[in-house]
Amino acid sequence: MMEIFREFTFEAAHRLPNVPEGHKCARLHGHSYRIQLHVTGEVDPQAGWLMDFGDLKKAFQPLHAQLDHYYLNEVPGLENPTSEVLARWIWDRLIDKLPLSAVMVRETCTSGCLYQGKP
Ligand SMILES: Nc1nc2c(c(=O)[nH]1)N=C([C@H](O)[C@H](O)COP(=O)(O)OP(=O)(O)OP(=O)(O)O)CN2
Ligand SMILES: [Zn+2]
Repeated sequence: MMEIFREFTFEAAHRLPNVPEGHKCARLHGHSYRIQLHVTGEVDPQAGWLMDFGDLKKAFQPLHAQLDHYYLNEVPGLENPTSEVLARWIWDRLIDKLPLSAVMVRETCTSGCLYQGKP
């Protein structure tokens, strides 16, 4: 079994509507988001790869188009755009297209989440 990944970036604004009063993340702010898509499977002996990294890029492109330079709170399903909600949003839209094993979302250099699907 092999696991490969591809990383994507996008810029977006958001605010978190459900944080406690006075929390800084209730204010409008933005992030340079970094997303990793992880997929697992067997390496094709002829091709020498599990799948083409380019196919990961093609699969993510429609989501990138909905996220990049948008106000995430206005994107259907991202009304409360935490990292966790965003990771699940991405997973739900790609799980039928890719052999996903994890979606990583990083909001900052030091904070993010890893979603591995329902147990
Ligand atoms: N579990 C989560 N906690 C927080 C989320 C989240 O999505 N899931 N999001 C935020 C905010 O979006 C915030 O912008 C990022 O948080 P934080 O890492 O605290 O950002 P800073 O870089 O400003 O960290 P400092 O250590 O305060 O400098 C908050 N929490
Ligand atoms: Zn934030």
